[in-house]
Amino acid sequence: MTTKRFQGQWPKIGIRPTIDGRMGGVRESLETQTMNMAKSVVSLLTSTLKYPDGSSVECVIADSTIGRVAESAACAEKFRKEGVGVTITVTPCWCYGSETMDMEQHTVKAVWGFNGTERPGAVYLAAVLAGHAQKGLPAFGIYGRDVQDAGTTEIPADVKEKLLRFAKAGLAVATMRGKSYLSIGAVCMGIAGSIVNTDFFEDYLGMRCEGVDEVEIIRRMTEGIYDKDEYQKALAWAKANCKEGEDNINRADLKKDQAGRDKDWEFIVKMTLIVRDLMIGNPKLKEMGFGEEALGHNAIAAGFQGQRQWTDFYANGDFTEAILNSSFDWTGIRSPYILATENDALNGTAMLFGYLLTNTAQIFADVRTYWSPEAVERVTGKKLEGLASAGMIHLINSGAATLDGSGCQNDKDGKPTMKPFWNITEAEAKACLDATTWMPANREYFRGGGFSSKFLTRGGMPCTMVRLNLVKGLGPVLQIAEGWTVDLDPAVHKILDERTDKGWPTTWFVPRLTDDSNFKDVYSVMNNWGANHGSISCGHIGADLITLASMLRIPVCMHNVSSDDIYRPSSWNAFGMDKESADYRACQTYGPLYKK
Ligand SMILES: C[C@H](O)[C@@H](O)[C@@H](O)C(=O)CO
Ligand SMILES: [Mn+2]
Repeated sequence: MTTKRFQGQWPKIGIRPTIDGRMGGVRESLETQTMNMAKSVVSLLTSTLKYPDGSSVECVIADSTIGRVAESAACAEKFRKEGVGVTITVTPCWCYGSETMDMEQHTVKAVWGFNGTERPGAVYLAAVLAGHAQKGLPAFGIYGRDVQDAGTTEIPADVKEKLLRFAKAGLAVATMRGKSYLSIGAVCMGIAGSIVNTDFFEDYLGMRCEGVDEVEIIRRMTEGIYDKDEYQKALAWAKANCKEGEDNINRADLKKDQAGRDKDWEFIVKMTLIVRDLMIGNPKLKEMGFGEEALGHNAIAAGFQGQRQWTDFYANGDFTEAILNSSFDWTGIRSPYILATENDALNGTAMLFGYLLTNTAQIFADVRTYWSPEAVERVTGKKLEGLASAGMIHLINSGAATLDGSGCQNDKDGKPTMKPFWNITEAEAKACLDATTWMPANREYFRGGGFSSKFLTRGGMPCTMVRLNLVKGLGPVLQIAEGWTVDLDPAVHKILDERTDKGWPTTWFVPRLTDDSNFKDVYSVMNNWGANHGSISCGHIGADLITLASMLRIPVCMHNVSSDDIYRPSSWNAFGMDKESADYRACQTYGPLYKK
């Protein structure tokens, strides 16, 4: 796919080297050191961070150091023209706070004050952060732990960590702004997450909500509004790469025959092309005379209602959702699309957060069952072992789980992982496909048929389960559980899997337990989860999510991240000594980032 996914360019990071404005000695003596700090930050960010398409992030440095207000204004003007969404102010010295600070309303802001004793960079940091607090423009402070020497251009590890955490989350904020969430269909079986709340998307994320009726898919199929050549290619690819499982799901009178199943494959492949075109458009459609359809909806995330009207009558959306959420298809290895099952827009948002922070595919799942060790022993006669010995959570859903979630990509030690598409090998993509069987849909649930992916996630993958909930009177809250996927004794897995929807993909998840009441045992994590779904991202990204949530003014109601790794704007410290309740007060005080 060569189609550009979204309108506009990727947001840039603007670096603001601020300086003591006194010309005639002081300023001149600091010019080189100050500019060098800016250059070091650019080199760290551009060599480490990538946009979702795999290109290196772009930074812009102000045309000059910023000592007086006219230079601040010139920098702001340049950054607006360049599409800067995130700013990092750097300085080794004293500067004039309110003159040099970034006063733009919507940039995400950080200030790095060099920890040296020759000049008072840290004093400026404190002064300008006080200015940010006083003016209601939250900024992240960066102050290295150890004193450095004036001439050094090296960035210490603790400063690097903060710069990267800030920049990654800031870019996520700036990337989603101006994009759309596309609902295909509406509310699914009364699931509150699929009652799409436009105020939330507009006020908190700066996004627009678009909606199309599912009948649009049928119209495009009927009127031939899809790329016919690509369809043939996609169908041949599906036949060659998506192995069909034996129908041990349906009772005899509900099993489809081979002709019926073949028709379902044609339908779901066509539907996949069309859903993608609805999200991002397709220039091929313009060549075919369908200019409007070629435009798409500028959707960085979408959801498909499916149940019930569609799935009662047509093949379900599981193939479409699973393939679009994966990092590969008939076009080769490519970045995943974010497509929530059951149009659960709140879980779609959690997926979008995880995706923008990691550039990797996200597993969408029902948070279905907590299995205590006692219950497992009762039904299997076996004791749980290893990481699972205190019980585990069964993540399972027909539908959107990315095939990357099979865990068949490897990190450098051969352990299961999910990688950005540019690091995935052909062999790994094939391994994910080979690990997946496409089971005929359960026609008591899905009368129209279709196919659901079935795989078992390899154990030992560090991951983070995340969920966004809306609470009336409070607003959005985020919950985060870091943990690992686990392997069970195959005999135990088989018994537990067969008790449930055995035609769906399974991930066995064990959260990391802590002293907090939400994480005192595995049961509590399940019991305190705020909705039926969770989004699972590879890696322990809880700290990044906490930083992102604070930028968006979304409080975090539950997490198991070490307090040393919590990084929020410095003014959050003014809201009380308990970090989590301070987060609530700060988010409430500032309100959503894009409030009107
Ligand atoms: C088939 C069923 O309706 C499932 O799809 C249902 O349990 C859910 O996934 C609810 O989130
Ligand atoms: Mn579900």
